[in-house]
Amino acid sequence: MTEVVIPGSKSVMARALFLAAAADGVSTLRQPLASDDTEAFAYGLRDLGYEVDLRPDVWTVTGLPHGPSAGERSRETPGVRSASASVYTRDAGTASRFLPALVAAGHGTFRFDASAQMRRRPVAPLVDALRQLGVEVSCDETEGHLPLTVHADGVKGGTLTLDASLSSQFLTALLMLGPLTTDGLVIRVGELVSVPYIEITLAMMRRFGATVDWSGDTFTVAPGGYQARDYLIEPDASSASYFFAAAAVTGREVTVHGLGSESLQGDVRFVDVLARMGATVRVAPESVTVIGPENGRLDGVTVNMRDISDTMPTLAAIAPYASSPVRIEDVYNTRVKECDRLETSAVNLRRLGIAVETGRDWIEIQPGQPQAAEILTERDHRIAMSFSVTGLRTPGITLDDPDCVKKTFPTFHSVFHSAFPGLR
Ligand SMILES: O=C(O)C1=C[C@@H](OP(=O)(O)O)[C@@H](O)[C@H](O)C1
Ligand SMILES: C=C(OP(=O)(O)O)C(=O)O
Repeated sequence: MTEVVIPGSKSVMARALFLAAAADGVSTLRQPLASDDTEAFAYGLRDLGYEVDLRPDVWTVTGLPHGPSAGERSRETPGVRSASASVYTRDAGTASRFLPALVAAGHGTFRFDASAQMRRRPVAPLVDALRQLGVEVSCDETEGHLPLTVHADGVKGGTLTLDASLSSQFLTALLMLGPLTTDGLVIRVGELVSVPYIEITLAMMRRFGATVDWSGDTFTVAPGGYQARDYLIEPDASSASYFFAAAAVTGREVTVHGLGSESLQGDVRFVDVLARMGATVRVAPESVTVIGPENGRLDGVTVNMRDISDTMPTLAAIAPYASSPVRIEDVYNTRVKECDRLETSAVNLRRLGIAVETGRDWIEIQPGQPQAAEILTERDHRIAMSFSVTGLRTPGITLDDPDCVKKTFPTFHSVFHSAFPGLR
């Protein structure tokens, strides 16, 4: 049995950094994830005037509370310390969506830019929602995309409607803004996507002292700011999926501690798909174990991955080893992530000699023995990590950009090949 130590959750880190920055007091984030996404977030906070101390085992953030909880606040000392700043959020969807909402509660002019990859990704629903709240936001080149500029002068609050069908991150950003407004927020939504990430947001907001309610299509957030706290970052369930998938296709046994039935992350449920395919899965409150079938034969499956779509590439990459087709459905929004993941997964599976069909929001993969080929990662960390699993049973699979894993898991290659020695 192999015990794998998985780094902290990128999603939990991004929320913790936002909440700590907005809180009244000093917060400590233990077992932090140090990756390109989380460093982009932390350095972005520093650019905005927040004090952020990064050490290997703990990140410390000194909050600059906003709104009424900060008591009487002169305009010279708004939530964010700087009255103007330029922030570069690299490839990070969380920093790119969450930080503009944070600064909206402050006072000043704040410009956000990002990598070409992130500039391609949508932010229009967030921009529209901030404008409904009276926040002056301009998209400096292409409407609905970064770079953008926020001319902030605090947010009174009130009721808004949000299109949350393309990404849950817009809703997370607005929810976390809610306690920083004078009157609180009522957010009306239609169709939701990636709902488990909303549940992470609600849980963490409450842990940092906020009052938030979800009833049907309405989220209600009270004013009152946040309280600093000591926070232990749980391991990243999406990062763990590659190790669980590797166990499933190699007949090995893998255990990850710190993840389990008490985890905040929906992507833990990826192991339920592996169980449906024939793996043995044990989920305890604080650990998950996956044991692959000894003969390496997995059953095909049809699965809706709307809630756990970051693990769609993981499943697609091991699908050829199943004895019947694997069909993944209801994952349209994977087309607007780091790359068009449905198309990129299909292109790479075909490069491996595997028959694949795709539709607007689905992909169907036929069984087959992959051939050696170079994977075109499109600089997408999840494509790189997913097809590394494929390579455990097919020597000669290489990556055109192995370093792109740094977005969420800089040590992936060393951890992965230590966990599965002699399989490459
Ligand atoms: O809120 C978050 O931390 C995330 C939400 C998800 O994005 P979508 O809501 O756009 O699916 C997920 O893909 C991403 O890796 C992290
Ligand atoms: C989509 C992802 O990241 P983000 O949206 O946070 O950039 C991801 O990590 O798969």
